[in-house]
Formats: sequence, structure tokens, C-alpha cells
Amino acid sequence: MIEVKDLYKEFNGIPVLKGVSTTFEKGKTNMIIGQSGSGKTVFLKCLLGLHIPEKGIISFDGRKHTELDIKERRQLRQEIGMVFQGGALYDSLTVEENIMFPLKMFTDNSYSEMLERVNFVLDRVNLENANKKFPSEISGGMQKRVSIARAIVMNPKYLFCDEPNSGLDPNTATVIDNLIQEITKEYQMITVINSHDMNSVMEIGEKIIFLKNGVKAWEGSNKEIFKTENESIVDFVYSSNLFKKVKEAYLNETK
Ligand SMILES: Nc1ncnc2c1ncn2[C@@H]1O[C@H](COP(=O)(O)OP(=O)(O)OP(=O)(O)O)[C@@H](O)[C@H]1O
Repeated sequence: MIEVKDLYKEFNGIPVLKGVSTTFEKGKTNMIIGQSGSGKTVFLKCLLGLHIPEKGIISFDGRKHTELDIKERRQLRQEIGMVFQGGALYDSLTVEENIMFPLKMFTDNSYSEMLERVNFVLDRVNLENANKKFPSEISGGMQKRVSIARAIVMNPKYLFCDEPNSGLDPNTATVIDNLIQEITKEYQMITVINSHDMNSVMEIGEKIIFLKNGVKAWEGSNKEIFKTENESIVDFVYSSNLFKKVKEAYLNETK
């Protein structure tokens, strides 16, 4: 379990996260949502160890960030897979080389062992025969699959995704969402996803943390989101007319 307690982060005296607490469990797709500037990326960067919070505790299965030495931090970092916004693939490397990169960096495996692992994860994200292609030669959806394959190649315990659907059409976005949820369950990872996309939230948001101005304004599941009367989340979700209609249909169905 990842436990976050009273997380506080500021920049130049301006608070961005103001005492956020929550927990993330194994095998669940957890989502951080909120308006632009609400602190989602800063929150994820604190989890990754890229920002050092002024206050608060982040604990990975009992290991508190602040109490780890350099070796333990390095170990923890290797247990985290990251899908960056936009994919962040190396343009000059092939798909195979991109995915092999963490293995080369962090393991002593032989080339054939690494290749076997690369092919395994490529197969898992349904991307066979793409090994020798460059990122520019494949579609945006395929690039996201490569990015997910690279994130899971080290068999991580924790998977963090920053806006994994940005730039994808709705169908491809749903396929990527479902893939992330499937692998989360299959490998029993703790997955935390930053998202703007309400479709994704409704599709795979098993636990949703709604940040508003750096404060956790609501927490619940995609099923509860339709029933809550919390004004902040209602305003956020139903700023889209489509979701007003979906809610009415859902409530009618479950009467
Ligand atoms: N390195 C930094 N230095 C100073 N201010 C920062 C830094 N990083 C983020 N901020 C500020 O923190 C606030 C929250 O930013 P953050 O990127 O977390 O928002 P967000 O919710 O992820 O937004 P978006 O959905 O647009 O990506 C913003 O006001 C931003 O300007």
C-alpha cells in the first residue's frame, strides 16, 4: 500500500499541496483528477521523489521516502514504472531499444535475456513485430503501448501514469485505459494515474482523488461519483453536459 499523510508542498512560499492524505491499494487503478493547476503533477512528482515535500509522509509498503538512504531510494525507484505524458520515448532509438533501456541501466542481464523480456512485454501490450520500428514510424496509440511496455519491463510494484491518454482519439484512449487496468490487476501493481479525461475516470477510476487548489476535496469510486452531492466534484464533473445526461441515465437504470 502507498500511504500519503498530510502532504504539503510549496514553491517560493506559495503552497501547492496543502495537507493531502490518502492511501492507494494493490491491484487498483487510482486516479488523481482536478482542474489545471490543482496540483496533480506536483503530487505525482512527490510520489516519484522528484519533488521533496516540506511536510508529510509518503510510505511505500512501509518504506518512508524521507527515511531511505541513497541505495534504498535507488531500489525503490527501480520498483516504480512511469508512463510520462506524451510517452517520452527516445526518438533515435527503436521500439526494442526504448524498452530495453531500463534493463540495460539497472540489470546485468545478458542481451538474450533482455530481448526475451522485451518481447514478453511487447506481446503483453499487443504490439508484436514492432521491435525495429522508430517512434516516428508508429501511431500515437502504439507509442503509448510502447511507453507502457517500457514502464512494466522491470516488473514494477508501482505504476504511475501522467495523462496517459493525452492526444488519443476516444476509442484508442479506452483501449489504453483498459490495458492499464488489466495489467494493474494481472501484476497486482499499485497504479496511480493523473487524468483530465472524464471518460477514463468513469471507465477505470476505482479510486478517485479530486484535488481542488491543492486540497483533497473529494475521494471515492467511479460508481460513487454519480451519487455524491459534494458540490466541488459535482461542479467539476458536470461542467460537461454529456455527463449530466449520463448521470440521469445511470440513476434511472439503478432505480
Ligand atoms: N517547479 C515549480 N516551480 C514553481 N511552481 C510550480 C512548479 N511546479 C508546479 N508549480 C505550480 O504548482 C501549481 C500546480 O501545478 P501542477 O502542474 O501540479 O498542476 P496540474 O493539476 O498538474 O495541472 P495540469 O492539469 O494543467 O497539468 C501551478 O500553479 C504551478 O504553476
